Amino acid sequence: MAGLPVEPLLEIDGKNEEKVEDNNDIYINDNNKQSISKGALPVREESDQVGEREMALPPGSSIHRSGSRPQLDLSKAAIQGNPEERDPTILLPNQSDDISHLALDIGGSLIKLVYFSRHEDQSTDDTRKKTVKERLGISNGNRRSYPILGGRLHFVKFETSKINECLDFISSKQLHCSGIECHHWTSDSTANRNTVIKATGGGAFKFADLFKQRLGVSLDKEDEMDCLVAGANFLLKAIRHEAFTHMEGQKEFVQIDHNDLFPYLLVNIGSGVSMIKVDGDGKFQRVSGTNVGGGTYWGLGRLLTKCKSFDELLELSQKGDNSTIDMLVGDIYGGMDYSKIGLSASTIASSFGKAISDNKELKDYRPEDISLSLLRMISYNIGQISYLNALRFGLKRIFFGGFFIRGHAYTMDTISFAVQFWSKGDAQAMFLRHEGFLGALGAFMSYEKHGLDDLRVHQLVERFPMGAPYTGGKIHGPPLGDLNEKISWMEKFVLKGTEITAPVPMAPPGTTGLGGFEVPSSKGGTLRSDASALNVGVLHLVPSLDVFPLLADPKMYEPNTVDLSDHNELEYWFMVLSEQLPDLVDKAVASEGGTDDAKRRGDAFARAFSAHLARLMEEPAAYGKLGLANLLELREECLREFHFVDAYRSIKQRENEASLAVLPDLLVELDRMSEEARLLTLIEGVLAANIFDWGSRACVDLYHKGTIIEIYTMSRNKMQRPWRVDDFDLFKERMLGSGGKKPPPHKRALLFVDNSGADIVLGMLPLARELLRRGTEVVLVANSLPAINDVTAMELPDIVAEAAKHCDILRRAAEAGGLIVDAMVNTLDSCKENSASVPLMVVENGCGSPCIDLRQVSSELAAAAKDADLIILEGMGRSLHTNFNARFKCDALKLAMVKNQRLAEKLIKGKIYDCVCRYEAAQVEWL
Ligand SMILES: Nc1ncnc2c1ncn2[C@@H]1O[C@H](COP(=O)(O)OP(=O)(O)O)[C@@H](O)[C@H]1O
Ligand SMILES: CC(C)(COP(=O)(O)O)[C@@H](O)C(=O)NCCC(=O)O
Ligand SMILES: [Mn+2]
Repeated sequence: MAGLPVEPLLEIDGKNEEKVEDNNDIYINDNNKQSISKGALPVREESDQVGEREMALPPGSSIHRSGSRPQLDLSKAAIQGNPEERDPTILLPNQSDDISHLALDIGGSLIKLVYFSRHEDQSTDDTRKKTVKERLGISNGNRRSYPILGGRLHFVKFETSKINECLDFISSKQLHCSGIECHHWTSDSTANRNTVIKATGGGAFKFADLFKQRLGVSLDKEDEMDCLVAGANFLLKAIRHEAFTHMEGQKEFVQIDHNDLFPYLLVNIGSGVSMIKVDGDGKFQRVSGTNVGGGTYWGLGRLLTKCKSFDELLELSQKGDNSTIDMLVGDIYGGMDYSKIGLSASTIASSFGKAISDNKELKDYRPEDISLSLLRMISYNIGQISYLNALRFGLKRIFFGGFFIRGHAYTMDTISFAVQFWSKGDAQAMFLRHEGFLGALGAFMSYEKHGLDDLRVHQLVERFPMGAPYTGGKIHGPPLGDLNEKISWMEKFVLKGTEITAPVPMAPPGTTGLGGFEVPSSKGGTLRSDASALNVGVLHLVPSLDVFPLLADPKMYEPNTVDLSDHNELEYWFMVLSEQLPDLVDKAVASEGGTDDAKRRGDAFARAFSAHLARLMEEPAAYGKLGLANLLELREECLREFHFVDAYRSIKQRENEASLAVLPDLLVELDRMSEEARLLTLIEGVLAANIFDWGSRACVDLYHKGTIIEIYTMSRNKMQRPWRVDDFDLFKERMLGSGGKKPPPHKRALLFVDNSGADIVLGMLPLARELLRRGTEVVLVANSLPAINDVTAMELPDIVAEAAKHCDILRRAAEAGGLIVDAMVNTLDSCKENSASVPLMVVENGCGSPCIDLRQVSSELAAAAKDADLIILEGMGRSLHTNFNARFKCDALKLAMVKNQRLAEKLIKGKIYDCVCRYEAAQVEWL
């Protein structure tokens, strides 16, 4: 099998282990807890260890973009009947019985599974949230009644010939158990007698009895074409970066306008090929098809080359030269082009045509050449028939799905070339990341109750968990249930580390001549394994996410300022993040008490994150369009996957305390100033305090040179105007007016706060206080989950309460905003007092990253935005890496210190520690 990493057998401690990976979890058939090998990364002891350990996410963080892997709601699970009996029935009283878990597409070659796992609901109705809801008038009225309150969609596939493995998988994950009764690890299929699973594809008929027999479930058959179309429409409308073009080795994501999606031609290349003209949801017609499809390539290829797997065959093609077997135009025309009709000498005149004139046997041809010739013949033919059908119906867009494509660059290039060549550029071939899952998704959507079809792009977050960069394999239960097993797998797997870097084949650029198409050159000659080439993550459904309502043009909004499809940029940020990794692991391990368990997790985290980075270096578009914000978020998600709840917890605490100690003096100093001087000092203060950023290597180096207060003072003293971007005068004019005219204060300001310590305490809180003093309501918008040393919404009320001890303005506003309820000893009195103050509130932003994608924010923030007329974005992550170019419907102030030399040069043609104060007034006049 020529070194293929398709179904690797991992040999560890002299034992073979087979594993499988779906796009979330990894399963392993080894239950022995083995001794743990020493990790690649040294883990140092840290002095400021945190005593207590907390494995769960903080209570109250209701936006879970990641976390542990809930499947069924097992809370209050109890054994029903006789506990002595083997495989007793387990009652799951909290598992909603109307959640559909699984849908199948059982095709001629592959079985595709889409299954849903529900989030555990950890939201606690804390007082902050209640008050904020009351203040902002948020009711649950706009929440939907369908049962998806959050959960994840997973995508898995099996070879149809190995249906028993698929049944084992379903059984081990209990995906066939809907309803309140669930049989655990049981072969007793009678328990699921009434369960019905949606299924499409021929196998829904062929294997119905087997499913009944093995799992006790009935298959509810859905029409295959209906499902393909429903799946494609859902993906094209709901998933960002789903469709892309692939020409001459270049992949480009296409933004599909939902209102301009139809009509299109859907070409599903499975075993056979279906061509469907799609005019709307449920409106379609199968206009053509061809029996020369994926099954033909694999079937003929197997006979002709003796390959044992599809991937082996595909990999062979990468080393092939089809001119040894195909008859080219040049062969007929004595090496010349037939330029009159636009055919170059290298154009294939007749696939396999050379075999007729040669006195050769099959054994005389190289399997590599045969495979390539077959691949080109079939891909090109499908591309050509698709074009003809598009032409027949005047369709400009052709979407190709089905697992024949398998994310394979050369296949896509060939199809694109055919469409482009024959349509003279008029029609466009596009591919789908979830290529083979259209039918299964469509079957899933046909369940009536889940309401998936109503979900919008902003309510779906795609995540690529630990297993994503790795190779896939066989299935044998039980699943890797806990973190410990995941870590063990990571430790063992990395011993065979080279397999993770198997490069993805790329077609060389510029290979197309006059209808010609040269031999593909592959980067490395191995094919990325089937499972990791899926390029699909787990879809997290978060119905509570919203588009930030103050974006001027949500359709044009692009959060990332740095696009990592530029390879130099990617290389630079890859290097930065790799270099920071050992230090981050130290912090993370220390934050969990520095125990042996924490060290193991730290090590596994480092390996997992490095693997992601390596994967993305090879194929930057593997996880969809890649920007710097995605990379920074991936790091945080990866930490959470290994249960590092808050790596910078103790640092944040220390810096908060130190800053709160000097706050009273700062407030006194500010209060002595004139209004104008104070405003400038406040903005300077925000910029200066933004230096406390544990995500920047340069800053972390600085922290060794002095105390927090010394660094803060130094930073403030260095504030020299004009800043590199300096709109302060404009902002001042809006705040204080000019020529005797006093503008009205803003009604409500949203302050997107950044770091803990000096940044929030000595920078943003004093600025908030000034706005409150002027009669502007202030909403502090902070992260839902920790990221580096960013302050979270959970932490803010305590910080504000501490600050309020030294300041009446903050105290009254915080009381009015319900932030310091404990202080309201005499409710009646404080109510009277409160009426005099505008409120200071805190809302979570829905993120767990140093950056913010305003297309996906918490509903709480979206509600707070309704009455806001000023936005202040603070910090590099929120206002430079993301949102630097964002336009808003209201006034916006972007404040940051640039703590990275390269970014300073690129973005503001400046240097490290330069500052940005960018003010953009709303389009609408305030007068
Ligand atoms: N691991 C694989 N095993 C078999 N065929 C594969 C594999 N990966 C990709 N293929 C290709 O995908 C085709 C099946 O595509 P798919 O969309 O699943 O169709 P079907 O529903 O007919 O099984 C196969 O005929 C083959 O060309
Ligand atoms: C991660 C960050 C965006 C956080 O910056 P912040 O938003 O806190 O100002 C920033 O630290 C960063 O871009 N660091 C890059 C790495 C470096 O320069 O070392
Ligand atoms: Mn930050």
